[in-house]
Order: sequence, then C-alpha cells, then structure tokens
Amino acid sequence: MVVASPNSMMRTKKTKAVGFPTIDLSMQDRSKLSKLIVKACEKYGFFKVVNHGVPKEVIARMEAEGNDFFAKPTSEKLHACPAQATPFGYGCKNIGRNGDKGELEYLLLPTDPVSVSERSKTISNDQTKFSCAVNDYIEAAREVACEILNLVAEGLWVPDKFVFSRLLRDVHCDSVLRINHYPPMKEENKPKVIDQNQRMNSNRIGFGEHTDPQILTILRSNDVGGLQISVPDPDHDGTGLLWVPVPPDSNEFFVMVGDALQVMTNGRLKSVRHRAMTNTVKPRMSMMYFGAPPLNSWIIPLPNMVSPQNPTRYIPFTWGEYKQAAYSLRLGDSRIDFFNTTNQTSN
Ligand SMILES: C=C1C[C@]23C[C@@]1(O)CC[C@H]2[C@@]12CC[C@H](O)[C@@](C)(C(=O)O1)[C@H]2[C@@H]3C(=O)O
Ligand SMILES: O=C(O)CCC(=O)C(=O)O
Ligand SMILES: [Fe+2]
Repeated sequence: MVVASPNSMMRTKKTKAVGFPTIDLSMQDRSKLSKLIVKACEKYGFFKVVNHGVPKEVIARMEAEGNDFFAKPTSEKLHACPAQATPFGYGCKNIGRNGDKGELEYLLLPTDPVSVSERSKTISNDQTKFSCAVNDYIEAAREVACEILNLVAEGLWVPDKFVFSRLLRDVHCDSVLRINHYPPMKEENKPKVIDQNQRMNSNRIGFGEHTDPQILTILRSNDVGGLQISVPDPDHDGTGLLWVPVPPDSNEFFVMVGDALQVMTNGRLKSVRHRAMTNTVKPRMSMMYFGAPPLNSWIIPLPNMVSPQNPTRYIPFTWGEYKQAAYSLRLGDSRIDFFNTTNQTSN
C-alpha cells in the first residue's frame, strides 16, 4: 500500500510537500504491489519499505558491531585500512580515489562469507561474532533486494522474473556492504554553505551527491536524519532540483535504484541522486547493501524495454567496465552519461 502518512510528508523551506512512497511488502495483491514499486522507481528511484520481514535481532546485531567498531580509538581502526588495490576496509573522510572528501568514517566490505571472515581479523576482536552479524545482515538485505527486484520484473512484464535477482544471487556477484558513521559536527567547525537551491545551509555535507552505480541499494540507518533525495522542482517546469530530507526510520529500509537498473530498464527506472548531511547533535550510522552483478555480466537494456519507438539508450558494457569508469571519476559525476548512445562520437 502506498501511504502518504504524515511522517512521510516532507516540507521544504519553500513550503513544498514531497511524499515519498512507502510500500508494504506484505501486501497480498502481488500485481498491485509490483505496479506500486515500478511507479515509485519511475518517479523517484526511491521508496521506503515496511513489513520487510527482516528480524529486528539481525539489524540490532549488525548495528552493535558497527557501534563497537567506530567507538574504537583511531589507531585501532586504522588497522582495518585497505590494502592497496582494494577499496575494502576502514576509511576516514576520503571517498574513492579521486580526491572526494566527506565528514564521515566508514567500513566497506565484500559480501561473500569467506572474504568477510578474512576482513574481520583486522576489524573485530571477536571475528566469529562480527562475521556472523555481517553475514546474517547481508543475507537478509539480499533477500529484500531480490524480492523487490522480482516484483520490479513482474511490474515491467519482463518474461523472466528472476532476471535481476539472479545477478545478486550469483556466487561471483560484486555486491558490497558499506557502514557509514557521521560524527556530529561542532557548530564552530561548520562553514556555512549555499546549497543548489541557493539557500544558506548550516548543515555540512557528510557524503556528497551521487547516484549509486549498482543495481539496487538497501539502506538502513539509526534514528538520526541526514539522507536527502534530489527531486525535480515543480515550480521550474521540472528543470530545477530540490533536496528533500528523508525522515529517518530505524525499523525500516529505504530502497534506491542504481545506475545498472536504470540501464537494464532502458532509462524507464531512474537511478536516484542523493547525499547525506551531518548534524550538530547525534552521530548518524547508516548501512547500505549495494546489490551488484558479477564483473563479467553485460549491462544491457532488456529486450522488452526496447522498441522502434523507444530505441536503446545505452551502449553495451560489462559491470566490470562500468565499475572501472566509476572509480576513474569523481563521486558526483554523471557516469551513466558516458554510456549514453547519444553521447558517442563516431570517428
Ligand atoms: C568517488 C567514488 C567513490 C565510489 C567510487 C567513486 O569513484 C564513484 C562512486 C562511489 C560509490 C558510491 C556508492 C557506494 O558508496 C560506493 C561504494 C560505490 O560503489 O560507488 C562508492 C565508491 C567508494 O566509496 O569506493
Ligand atoms: O549514509 C547515507 O545515508 C548515504 C550514504 C550513501 O549514499 C552511500 O554510501 O552511497
Ligand atoms: Fe549512495
């Protein structure tokens, strides 16, 4: 059921209300459910899911491990810094390899149990407890992602309803788990910034604006806000953009369409531009499962998304090629545009 409940109505400073969809995954009418999900993915590339079936205990154990890790002295956390050539492990303020900075620290983890166990040696004093919490959380988040992707396929009338979820279940999938920790910023350390809506914004950007490159992101945070979604501003014929804050909900998940799903649906579903802000009072901790295919998978518009009236919008590429492009670009770059058929130069 799509519920425009009072707490999902966000009022911007320009007194505009934006209600992001809330979708009840336990809804019995599957055909209606799949249509609602597709509608949300087309309009915003973003929605909240309730009644997702993930046990509270699985989320609580993951959160406890995150809190324990980030509470450690910096000298200990640095033991979990990535070895060269891998992005995995602990990071602080540096995002990616091209000079992007954020007001956060984070853990980036692979999602296969063997690699999680290997990584956990430098992260936790109780490797088994850490690995179990992470593996159980990843499995639960993957199930939510796969169920949503099956519903997306059904809602789009794709003949093979497992076409997306199969990629996330592949043993060679390239999915990742990220745990972000945003310490509160002291007032005196916060420079005033002018945001893209030309308003003075006293909050500081924790994680700069971007779209997620993968297929689907399942985000969960503690009860501290910060996530913002970019939506077209209805006042400017859809040409301007507004940042809309998302009220946090520690019991539920937020779902974001990634670039790869936008491409596979030939642009029908939209990958969502988002960012995270810091605040002055409480630390925010968010956990993202980024569902990605194996590196050698082709990311190509599905046949039923292409027609003479709606020709393919993207050149064929593998997930490995897309990831390589993403890592050679800045966080906020529109990397998907490099693969748009209209942007190709012939020589
Ligand atoms: C600046 C970068 C960080 C990032 C890789 C990139 O070059 C561009 C995409 C970024 C992003 C955003 C979503 C996820 O947080 C992430 C892990 C991903 O897959 O793509 C990050 C990358 C990162 O932090 O390593
Ligand atoms: O921390 C958040 O709420 C969002 C972080 C994010 O978008 C990311 O890590 O890709
Ligand atoms: Fe993101």
